[in-house]
Amino acid sequence: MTQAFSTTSDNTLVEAAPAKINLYLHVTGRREDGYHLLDSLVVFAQAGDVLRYVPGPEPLHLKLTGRFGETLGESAAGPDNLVMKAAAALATVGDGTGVQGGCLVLEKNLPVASGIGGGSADAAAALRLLDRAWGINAGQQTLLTLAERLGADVPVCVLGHAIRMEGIGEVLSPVPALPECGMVLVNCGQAVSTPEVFRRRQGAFANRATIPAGWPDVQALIAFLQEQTNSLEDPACDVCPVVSKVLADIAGQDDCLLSRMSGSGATCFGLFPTAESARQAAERLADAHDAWWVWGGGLK
Ligand SMILES: C[C@](O)(CO)[C@H](O)COP(=O)(O)OP(=O)(O)OC[C@H]1O[C@@H](n2ccc(N)nc2=O)[C@H](O)[C@@H]1O
Ligand SMILES: Nc1ncnc2c1ncn2[C@@H]1O[C@H](COP(=O)(O)OP(=O)(O)OP(=O)(O)O)[C@@H](O)[C@H]1O
Repeated sequence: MTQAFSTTSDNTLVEAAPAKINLYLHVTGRREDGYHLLDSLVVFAQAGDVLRYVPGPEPLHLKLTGRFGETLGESAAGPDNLVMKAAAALATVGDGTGVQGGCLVLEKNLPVASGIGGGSADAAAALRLLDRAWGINAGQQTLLTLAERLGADVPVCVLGHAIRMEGIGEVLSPVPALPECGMVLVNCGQAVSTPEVFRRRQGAFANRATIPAGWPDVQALIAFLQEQTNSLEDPACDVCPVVSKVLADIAGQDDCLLSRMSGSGATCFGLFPTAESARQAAERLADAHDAWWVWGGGLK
């Protein structure tokens, strides 16, 4: 696994929880239990939450900081937080001898319920961090099995690199290396419920994409993506009509190559030729829209 994992001078363990972006998302079918079958090219941005851990004798507890720590609410630092659920799941692996208490601090930089997998990224970061800190060394397959039980997006976040996601999120396969490009992320501030967006989806199911052997440059990637879609964009626009404006505003930026919604929304992304051109577009969008969360930079 290639995640950032470091220790600060005061022994705090640190793990990045990068935002997940669905470059395309095809809903290809529906299982009998109501879950939807997907085909998606998933990438990770340099934007993300940060999880820190200071081991200690007190029972394991969670504190929330960052711009969206309050949005999630103080009560959300309890056992229902996906970080605490991940910790509880991991503590059941092995003989439990290394499991410790202490304080987890989640710096919540990503908007909540926004289609970029913030909670899933946090859960995955907790699995990776505590697996190391507690000396469990569960191995990738066990972490992926735990991840599946925590949420459809958690397995992909455990791996944390560009990948194709199928099934309901548990079938992961490699993709060609992505060309260099930049990304803008924009969220209008309205939380969007994933189950509600899936419920509102109508019409025929989409096809499984044909992924080529490679994307030699960003133009090739864009040409491929223009043939694909996000099947959840229309239902998300029904729930949150401002998504259409966000998409148009991103598309209207100089150098924007493609704008699309991620996941079940409402966050939308733009692809740009470079991280620098994406940062410049993000600055312009942020200047024009005080209330929006805007980020620009590179992919992981
Ligand atoms: C839309 C995506 O963001 C694409 O990456 C994910 O599939 C959603 O992943 P997630 O938020 O981790 O989803 P979960 O927390 O597992 O599921 C929330 C709800 O979304 C719906 N859901 C989710 C995933 C899926 N493949 N089919 C679904 O129908 C179900 O109603 C489920 O009860
Ligand atoms: N650590 C967490 N961060 C964010 N949300 C969390 C967390 N733990 C639990 N939740 C709950 O999970 C719900 C979904 O949040 P999340 O930010 O992961 O959604 P999302 O970005 O739409 O995810 P996805 O793209 O996987 O659908 C929230 O409404 C929140 O109540």
